Amino acid sequence: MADKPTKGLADVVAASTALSDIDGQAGRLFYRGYDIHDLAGRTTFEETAHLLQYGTLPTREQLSTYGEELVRGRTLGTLAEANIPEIAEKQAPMEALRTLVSLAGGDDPDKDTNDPEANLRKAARLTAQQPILVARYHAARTGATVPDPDPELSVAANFLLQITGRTPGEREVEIFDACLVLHADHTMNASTFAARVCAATLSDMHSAVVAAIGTLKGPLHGGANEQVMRTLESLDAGSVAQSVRDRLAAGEKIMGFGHRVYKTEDPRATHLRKMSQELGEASGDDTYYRMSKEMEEVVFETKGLYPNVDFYAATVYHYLGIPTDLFTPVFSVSRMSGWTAHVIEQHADNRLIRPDSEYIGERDQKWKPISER
Ligand SMILES: CC(=O)SCCNC(=O)CCNC(=O)[C@H](O)C(C)(C)COP(=O)(O)OP(=O)(O)OC[C@H]1O[C@@H](n2cnc3c(N)ncnc32)[C@H](O)[C@@H]1OP(=O)(O)O
Ligand SMILES: O=C([O-])CC(=O)C(=O)O
Repeated sequence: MADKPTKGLADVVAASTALSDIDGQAGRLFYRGYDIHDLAGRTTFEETAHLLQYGTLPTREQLSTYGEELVRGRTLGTLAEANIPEIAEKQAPMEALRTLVSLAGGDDPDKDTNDPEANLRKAARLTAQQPILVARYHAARTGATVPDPDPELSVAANFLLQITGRTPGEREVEIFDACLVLHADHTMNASTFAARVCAATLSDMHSAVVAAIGTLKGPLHGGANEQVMRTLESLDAGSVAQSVRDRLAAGEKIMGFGHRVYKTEDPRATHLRKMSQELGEASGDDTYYRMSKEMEEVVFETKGLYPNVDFYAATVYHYLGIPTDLFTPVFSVSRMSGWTAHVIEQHADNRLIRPDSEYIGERDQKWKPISER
């Protein structure tokens, strides 16, 4: 008979990875041995994606080659292109991305192979395409003309340009770039696990990241950042503390708080809180930042819970002018770098992921023909 399951696989070690590591007690996060505090604000998203996918922080030459690959990858195949208008009309952002990434896979020149070199090329193309897909989807649904991708601009700068339609300020780009770095990878989170389960059947990288996108979408995972903003919008600035206490007393979960692994502050939240404060103050109206601080205090006092990465990311994206329903797609823009690196890692040392289950259903049932049921 199978052992009792660990609900939600808490504390179960499901894979070996050299990509990222978390110390949940100390609140520390490392990408390939580099402390996130050393990377955020000092290393670009492009360097971080290279670190995850290729295993090293790039030299100038490697960065130039990889950067060019990311710029070349900013085109979509005809399958995705042709379907953007109808998808934008009928699907919400994360559903649309799930569909569009799948369609883009249909035009990928390496789609029929899991060869390691091909996987690296696909990882770069998927990382390059994700922000473009978000921008093109957003333009199609709003009827706005999206500026063409600017090959001189980084992933972060180009994304802000294409989403907001205006040239972003230098500091905005620095902050958004650091957001992308902070969201790039996070050990065996639910979406990465989904990607690895799919990849472990020796399915292809596009299928694995489609599984990951569908998994990130949920409000207990990446979808929480959008819900944080919706909560802030639903609260009255003058009664934040009481409303949050009431919601907690009613047994509601407050999105953006709590974490399976961190028992202290999520190290990414430390950076995002500062960014939210800076952008809020610079905008001339830091109400949402101040409301967030108040929420943080009340949730800690009442439940002893800390904010996770999604909490302050919400106001940071809001102040950067990103529409609320694109917050989770933004998460996917960054996490694509980690998901693809995990697929590469899974394929390099593969075994089918197939856990057991505990049977809790009926036994010894007697079959009856339909006429007697
Ligand atoms: C990128 C990311 O995915 S970060 C996480 C994003 N998700 C969210 O912000 C959603 C809100 N948070 C949560 O739902 C959870 O904290 C999770 C999903 C992140 C972690 O879940 P788990 O480790 O399974 O913890 P679980 O949900 O069992 O919570 C443990 C206890 O804390 C409570 N709790 C956890 N998070 C919250 C919250 N945000 N608000 C209120 N109570 C909470 C639970 O109600 C539960 O209480 P109980 O023991 O009295 O029933
Ligand atoms: O690790 C997790 O469970 C969720 C998370 O914070 C992430 O994916 O960034």
